[in-house]
Amino acid sequence: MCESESVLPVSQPDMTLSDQELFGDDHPHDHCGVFGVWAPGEDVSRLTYFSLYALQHRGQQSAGIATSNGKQILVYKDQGLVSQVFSEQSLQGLRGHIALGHVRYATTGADVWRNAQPTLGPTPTGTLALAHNGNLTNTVELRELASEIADDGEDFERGASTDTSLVTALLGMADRIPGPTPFIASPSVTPSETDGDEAAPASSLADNLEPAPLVGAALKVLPRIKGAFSLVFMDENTLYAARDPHGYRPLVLGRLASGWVVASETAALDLCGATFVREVEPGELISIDASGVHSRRFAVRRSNTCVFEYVYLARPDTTIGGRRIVAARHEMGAALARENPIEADLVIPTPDSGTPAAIGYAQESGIPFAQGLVKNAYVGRTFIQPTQSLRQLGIRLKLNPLREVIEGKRLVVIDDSIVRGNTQRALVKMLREAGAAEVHIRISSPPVLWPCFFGIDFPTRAELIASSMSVEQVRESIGADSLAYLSIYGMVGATGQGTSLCIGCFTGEYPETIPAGTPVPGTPDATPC
Ligand SMILES: O=P(O)(O)OC[C@H]1O[C@H](OP(=O)(O)OP(=O)(O)O)[C@H](O)[C@@H]1O
Ligand SMILES: NC(=O)CC[C@H](N)C(=O)O
Ligand code: SF4
Ligand SMILES: [Mg+2]
Repeated sequence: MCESESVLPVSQPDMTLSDQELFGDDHPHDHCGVFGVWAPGEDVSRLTYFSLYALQHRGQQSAGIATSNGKQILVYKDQGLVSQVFSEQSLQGLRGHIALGHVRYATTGADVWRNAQPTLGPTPTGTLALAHNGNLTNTVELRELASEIADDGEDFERGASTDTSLVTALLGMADRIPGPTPFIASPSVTPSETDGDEAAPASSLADNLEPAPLVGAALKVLPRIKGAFSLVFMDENTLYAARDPHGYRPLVLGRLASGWVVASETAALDLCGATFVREVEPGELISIDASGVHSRRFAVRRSNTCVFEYVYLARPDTTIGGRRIVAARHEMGAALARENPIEADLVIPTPDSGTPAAIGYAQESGIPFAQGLVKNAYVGRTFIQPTQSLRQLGIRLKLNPLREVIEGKRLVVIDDSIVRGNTQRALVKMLREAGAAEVHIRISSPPVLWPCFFGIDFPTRAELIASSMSVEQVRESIGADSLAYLSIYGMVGATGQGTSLCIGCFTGEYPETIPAGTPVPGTPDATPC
């Protein structure tokens, strides 16, 4: 039985957590877009707060911000949306020149306060705060390592039970990990196009500086971590960012007039007025402090960015791998129209993320595009809701058909994906009740057949509708007149990324070996209390 999800810190009823909480207390205070900013003179907590709004679609279960004023790190986090978690008062309390922020959607570890991020942990020289987007596949091995090097009885996860809390613990204890650093990265720097700007020095090629405090720890720990991680972390004076060698999840570097930001998506850079510098490379560790941006490599770059970022996850106004997401989705819709034409009167999108593909389908097919469904702007993503009943209720709350548009019409309804089939089953029913003459479903990705181990909690295979049913059986189950999916070739082609993508949930072939017994994210095995 899980503890109550509303477990709050006893000593800090205002939801803040400080380094004071880390030591000498056997009850650590029970307590996924990422964002980080290093910008002296800026209101970094407010900048992070607004940027988290731009990333809210990536996780709606909890939100948190950590700041450092150079002496102390403070974390404020709670269950809920960014707008629900933060108030003027809480932001006022978060002062400093470095901040990081997180919006969570749990994949490993339950959706409880103590698992919310940023996490906080001790280091030999101070404190570290960390935010993670992704999901690790070797948590068993990492937990064993942490248990071996922890002091007797030390609760190294500090009450949490996530893959993220393990990384935090290991970074803090890296000096205790036996053996040499597995991969000695060169202390090279990655000059940016904006080097030379005096307001915020970028890395200098004559880099004789002492590395930032956590660089050594990160170079020791990061090569041991398997799976997906786009990390943003900080100590009192330095902001760090790292991306796993496959680059499953996006992570970008941007520049402000007076500093630097890192964010899951370029849309967050737009919001905070930062210019895009470049992506954090797969296998790269970046540190940012008063001396500039320093880059080190902890693993060989592989590059297998998640294709589902292009299909559904990322915002349409984000760019990944040089490809604007909205353009990729238009092209997926156009390819879908070429592969699966049908005679119809109207093309109707399934808001939100089905809309760009519907525009592409309509343009390519010549069938008029119409908004046949009104979306309630205050209801979020239903796929990212934690339970089946919430997802079903969410669809009803979210979408309502416009009878005057659809009555008597043959409709092609476009959506980006079918996972459990909830959305299309509910929609077909609603559209028929509203008088549609025919309902043809076209999906701008192939059938999802396999689980994801890298940060998306698709259900188990048993719950994935396409894994146990043929296309014809799925059509029958959702009640449509016809159903067709985009091919893998069509989907991948639309991203413009060649073959360097993860497409594991469509093919069952993942870019890396999944250790036997790795729990499927989102299942009880992966989300123990
Ligand atoms: O087959 P299902 O289990 O219903 O899942 C698939 C649906 O979930 C997603 O939409 P979601 O409502 O999460 O978000 P969106 O508004 O961004 O499209 C996706 O776009 C599909 O519409
Ligand atoms: N969606 C995510 O990126 C989740 C991050 C991390 N695995 C957690 O569960 O907190
Ligand atoms: S398995 Fe699917 S959702 Fe997971 S990273 Fe690969 S493409 Fe993305
Ligand atoms: Mg949808």
